[in-house]
Amino acid sequence: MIRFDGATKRYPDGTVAVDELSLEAPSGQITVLVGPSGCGKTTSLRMINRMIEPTSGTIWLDDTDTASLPAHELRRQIGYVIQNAGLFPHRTIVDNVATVPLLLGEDKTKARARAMELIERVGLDPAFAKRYPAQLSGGQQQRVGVARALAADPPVMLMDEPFSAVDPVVREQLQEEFLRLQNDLGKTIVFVTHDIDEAIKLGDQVAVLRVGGKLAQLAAPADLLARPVDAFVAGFVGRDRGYRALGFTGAGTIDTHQEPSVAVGAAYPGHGAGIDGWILAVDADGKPQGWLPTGEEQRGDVVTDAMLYRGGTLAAQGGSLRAVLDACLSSPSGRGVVVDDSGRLVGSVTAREVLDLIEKRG
Ligand SMILES: Nc1ncnc2c1ncn2[C@@H]1O[C@H](COP(=O)(O)OP(=O)(O)OP(=O)(O)O)[C@@H](O)[C@H]1O
Repeated sequence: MIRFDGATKRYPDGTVAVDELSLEAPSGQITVLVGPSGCGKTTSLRMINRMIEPTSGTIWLDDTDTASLPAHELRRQIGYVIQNAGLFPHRTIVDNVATVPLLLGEDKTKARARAMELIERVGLDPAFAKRYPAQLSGGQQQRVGVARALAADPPVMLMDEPFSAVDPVVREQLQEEFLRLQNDLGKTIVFVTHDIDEAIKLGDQVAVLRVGGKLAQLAAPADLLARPVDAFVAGFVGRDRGYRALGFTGAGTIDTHQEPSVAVGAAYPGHGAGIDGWILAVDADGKPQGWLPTGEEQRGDVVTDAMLYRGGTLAAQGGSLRAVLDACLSSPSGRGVVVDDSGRLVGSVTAREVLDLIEKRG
């Protein structure tokens, strides 16, 4: 557990970056610090491992006042991941990952073997081990950064905008894998981001800071969306917070309609097949592939991939109401497709039905 107890940082020029911050980051959970540029997120994070010394107040690591430990001893228990990974350019990937164990005098063969394990664990091809950082993409470098921070197996991880420098698709993959990894590892994580969506997706709890380094609100993501404490937090979490909040509401066993389907590769089903000019196309396993328009002129004898509209999202049965509503809104037929755990068609629902359900749940 990490606890800020009235921690303040005043820089020599008089700037108060963090002002009397008190909050607890519980063991085994992800605490996200979020807020506008300059609100003191990075300063708060770096006070934990004493890369920045607080001007006053105390930061506790379990029962220990961090100021009472030699800095190197403190940092041994704390992994640190930053934007752009901060890798050593002249060391191979495997040696980058093994940096801390090697520094601590661990046997080279052993340190490298463990580094290889971690490289795979963060989803990298082991063949990358011999490359240099510049020979990897930005997203791959971020994974190496995470692997390196995990190498000393620290109970605590500090992460400063670790996924900000990559494109949105890679970013989402990194977030998903990070959550999966944390599910196994259960580290105590303090994570800094300026992106409220990332905060809500990753945080067990989210601390919103305002400029001047004051804590505006500390809450679980769903509470933050439902009950922002003031106009600043409400504005920061965004106008579409009602829609975002649906992400935390399980759809439960939503009643679906049977949806007519046709297999890709099968004979074209004929003009007007399906419902309202659209029929769902599935693969040989019954997994939805896209929508076939049947209201227009027939473009071939058999159904091909090229004929399909693939813009619709799929909602997993038992997933969130947000995912179900999104499936409806993104579907050209207006019918949202629900699939089971293995991605097979269960049936469809309409946006109207989802809205009724939302209303009923209040
Ligand atoms: N060495 C310094 N001397 C003076 N002021 C500083 C120093 N470092 C940071 N600050 C100021 O402290 C405040 C908080 O900075 P910090 O980097 O912690 O913010 P942040 O929330 O991480 O911002 P960003 O999201 O833009 O990275 C800012 O106003 C910044 O200008």
